Amino acid sequence: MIYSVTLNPSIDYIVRLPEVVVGEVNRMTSDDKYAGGKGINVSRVLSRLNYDSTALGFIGGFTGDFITKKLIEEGISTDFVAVDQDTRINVKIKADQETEINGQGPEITEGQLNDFLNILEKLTADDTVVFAGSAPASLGNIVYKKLISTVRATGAQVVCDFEGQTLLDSLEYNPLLVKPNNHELGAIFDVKFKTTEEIIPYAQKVLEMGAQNVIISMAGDGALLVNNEGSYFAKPIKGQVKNSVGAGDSMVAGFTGKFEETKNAVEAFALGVACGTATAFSDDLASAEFIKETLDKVEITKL
Ligand SMILES: Nc1ncnc2c1ncn2[C@@H]1O[C@H](COP(=O)(O)OP(=O)(O)OP(=O)(O)O)[C@@H](O)[C@H]1O
Ligand SMILES: O=P(O)(O)OC[C@@]1(O)O[C@H](CO)[C@@H](O)[C@@H]1O
Repeated sequence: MIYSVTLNPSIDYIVRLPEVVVGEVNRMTSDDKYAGGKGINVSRVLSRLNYDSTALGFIGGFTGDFITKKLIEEGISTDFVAVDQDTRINVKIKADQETEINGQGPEITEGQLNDFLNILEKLTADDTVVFAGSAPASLGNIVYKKLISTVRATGAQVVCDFEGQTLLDSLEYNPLLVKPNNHELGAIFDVKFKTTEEIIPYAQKVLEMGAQNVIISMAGDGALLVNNEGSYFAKPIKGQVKNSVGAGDSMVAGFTGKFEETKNAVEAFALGVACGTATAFSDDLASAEFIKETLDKVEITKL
């Protein structure tokens, strides 16, 4: 079974308007509310691909009820730990530029954290756990070390979609996959990449530091997969970008679902690229039909 962990879920409140004039009253032309948070996005895409998953994490208040209800409507199992304060609302402004304002998240008590650890301790070597997104400010990302080591002690695999120090900290637990984007990888090593070729030695360093597979996502420039068998490049697919929120999470979902099914990293990478691209070209996370259509256009070459 695949489990997604979203320590800090969110209602993603998408607001659309032609431009934002700071200091004035701005009127939206349309808005949408989605159950969000990186792990939850992973579970939502897995469900569209017909892969079962259970969404784990902390949830609270009326905002938390909204998220649970939406996930149930989509047929996704949940086993959230209830917290006292409201789950956050993240504002995604789609105007002439995209601007995101993400909340800090609710307070998590020691007892609630222990309840969560008890859930993780019951996993088995047949499970894969996707950790993605930032922890609520009250816990801090340092909590991931304890959570990941608890999961690894059960024999389950972990997929870690983090950036910066949190990503580096995860490597000692040999994650099945890490997926920094090109900017996040550059920031870790304090370099700015000008070409795709320049990225490969840095992805190999991440591999040497413990990851089993490294995907470097590059938005409109495609993606790279680096593992012990070699380096692979997925050519970017052209289309009209509607939404960059969740493209990376969709990619993680595609890889994780297909890898769990086939244990073939290149096939899993191809589905990941299809999912990421299809979401970038959709208003919400991509539909199953659109992912299938996009998969036919994915071209991967061994470098
Ligand atoms: N504009 C685009 N055109 C074509 N493909 C895209 C585009 N944006 C994303 N993709 C596809 O989706 C993958 C993941 O996107 P991206 O690199 O933006 O991830 P990310 O930075 O983790 O995204 P986010 O955090 O916004 O979800 C890319 O590697 C690419 O395959
Ligand atoms: O604040 P975090 O946890 O880093 O990111 C949360 C978030 O921006 O990531 C998802 C898109 O990847 C959104 O659904 C959500 O609002």
